[in-house]
Formats: sequence, structure tokens, C-alpha cells
Amino acid sequence: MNDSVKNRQLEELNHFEPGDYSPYRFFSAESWADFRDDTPLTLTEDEVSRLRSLNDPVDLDEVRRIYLSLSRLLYAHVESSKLLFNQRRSFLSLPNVTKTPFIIGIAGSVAVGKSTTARILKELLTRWSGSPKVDLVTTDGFLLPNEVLRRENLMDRKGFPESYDVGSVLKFLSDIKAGRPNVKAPCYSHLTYDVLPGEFVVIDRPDILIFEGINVLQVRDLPEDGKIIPFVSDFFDFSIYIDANEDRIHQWYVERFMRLRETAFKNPASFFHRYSTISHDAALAIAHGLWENINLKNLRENILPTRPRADLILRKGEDHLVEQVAMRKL
Ligand SMILES: Nc1ncnc2c1ncn2[C@@H]1O[C@H](COP(=O)(O)OP(=O)(O)O)[C@@H](O)[C@H]1O
Ligand SMILES: CC(C)(COP(=O)(O)O)[C@@H](O)C(=O)NCCC(=O)O
Repeated sequence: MNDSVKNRQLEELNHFEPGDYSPYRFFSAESWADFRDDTPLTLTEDEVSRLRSLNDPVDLDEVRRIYLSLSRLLYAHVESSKLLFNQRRSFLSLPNVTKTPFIIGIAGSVAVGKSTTARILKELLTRWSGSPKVDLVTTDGFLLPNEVLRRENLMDRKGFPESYDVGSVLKFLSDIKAGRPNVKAPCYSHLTYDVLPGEFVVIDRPDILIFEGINVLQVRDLPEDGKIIPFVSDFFDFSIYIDANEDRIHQWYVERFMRLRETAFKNPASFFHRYSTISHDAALAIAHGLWENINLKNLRENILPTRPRADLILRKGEDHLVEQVAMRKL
């Protein structure tokens, strides 16, 4: 694709407006809040502050405004999937088959706040009647180890499609969707900036699995050998894209980096420890560089183009507050 076509596509993607042909319905945060109906607020301010990531100011008001309606919508989807499952089970006369987990994918840029959203939704969904078992897995555990990334000259491509072990992601999700018990997901450490060798979370037949990461809505070119391989999102029952203007995300990334300098980077075990000892201005330049050379490129080339595949888009404005919600039309 030539550069002018790419630039035009990017401009269109950055222009997030309700258009005549949009497959989405758009809601302001205020009208979205009304869909909460009588959903009870089951979180406290303390719990929300425990769940939010560094530099993400989400509070109980935001949970009331945005997340209660979203949790109600997701619960409706989960319940309908059970009804459909029961109908299909009798249709096929397979009384012994059990329902496999409902999988929710959460996508969006680095530093847009996916982790906070995922953790809040997990807690809200767990508190619905019947106390569904909800697990959360992030895709960073499926990154290739730094040793491999270095060998393949991919350290500046961390987060790009080629930096993940996509085969393992697909294996993990197909095991979950097959209803297998004790499926292992690898873990990642932001402290060491690497996957943790031999460390796993074990996912044992939850009712709901939230699968969060920058890459979860990506599609790949078809392999040359003609083999048919599923996309990660083929396993999803519902998908959410967290969106914001790229200048805002840039600002959040840099602010978070400068706060991490005062906290996590101070730990000598941190991969970024050296950035806690250099001058403020030198650190600022590093943060801008990491954003522009890696994360922004990845956002433009590989993440933002996946937004139109989501069932629901949360568009954030200032201070990480959601200002618009887009939901795929019925
Ligand atoms: N270098 C780092 N050191 C420690 N924690 C980090 C670092 N980078 C990101 N994090 C934390 O890791 C989590 C994931 O961050 P990120 O991948 O940027 O996605 P998002 O901001 O969308 O959740 C966040 O909780 C963030 O605060
Ligand atoms: C690990 C990441 C790719 C994010 O993955 P995510 O958990 O958001 O799916 C990202 O935090 C990262 O390391 N980016 C590379 C450049 C940087 O250090 O910011």
C-alpha cells in the first residue's frame, strides 16, 4: 500500500464520528450511564483505587457512569449465550456437553488503560448473581522472551505482531474454548521487561475469561502454505476496543513513564532502572522516543486498524474519562 493511501486510511481511522454508514450506534457518556438501570454499585472507592493502574484516575463516579452499564450489557450477553447453549444442546441431543467459557477480548493502545478496565469489569462481573467465576489473562505473557527478541533483532518491535508467539495464543484460547481444565497462560513482568520463565497462571474452566492486550483483534496475512489458521478474535464472544486520540495517549504514556521513574524504576531489578538516575529532561526524551518509535508506530500500523472489528468502543477524553461509547448496531 503506498504512503498516501496509508495516510488517508489513518486520517479516517482517527476521525471517529457517527457517519451515515457507521455500523455503530454512538452514545454520550451521560446517555450511556442511563443504561445502568437498577444495576447495583457493588464496588467501593477503596476497591476501585486498588484496581486502577498508575496514572489512571478512574474513580467510583466513572464506574457509575460507564462501567455499570457495560457490566449489565456483558451480563446480558453471558446469560443469552447460556440460553443459546441450552437450545443447541437439545437440538444436537448432547445432554452431557458442558458450556465453555464466555470470552471477552479487550484491545487498545499501550497506555490507554486496558488493564484498569479489565480489572474493574472482572470485579463487577464476579459480583453478578450466581457469582460467576471470572478470570483475566493479559497477552504480554505471550511475548517472545527478550533473549529471542534480541537474537531476531526485534527488541524495538516489542508489541508488534512478530514479537508474540501467536501459535501459543491460539493454542491457549482453543484449549479454553474446548473446555479443558487447568490451562496454563505464561506471565510477563513489567519490572524485568521480560516473560517470566516457568511462571504461569492456571485457568480452570471459568464462566467468563477476559483476554486483554494490544493485539487481540489483529488479523494476519494468510500463510503462504494455504493452511487455514483461526484469528485470535474468532474465539471471542464479545470484544471491546479502548480508544483515545493519539496525542492524549502519548501524554498518558509519558506521564506514566515519569511517575514510574519515581517508583518502579527506582528498584535496581527494574529493566528501566537506569532511567531513574538520569536527568529529568533526558528521561523525558527517552519516554517520547519510546512512544514515537515503538508504541505510536504500532498503534498506527497494527492496533488502530483493528478498532472497526470491536463490538463496543469506549472512547476516552481528558483524564482517562470515557466521553463516548459506540456499540455495534443490533
Ligand atoms: N515499565 C513499566 N514498569 C512497571 N509497570 C508498567 C510499566 N509499563 C506499564 N506498566 C503497567 O503495566 C500495565 C499495562 O500497561 P500497558 O501495557 O501500557 O496497557 P494499559 O495502559 O492499556 O493497561 C499497567 O498497569 C501499567 O501501569
Ligand atoms: C508489553 C507491551 C507491548 C504492552 O503490551 P499489553 O500488555 O498492553 O498488551 C508494552 O508495554 C511495551 O513494552 N512496549 C514496548 C515499548 C515500551 O517499552 O514502551
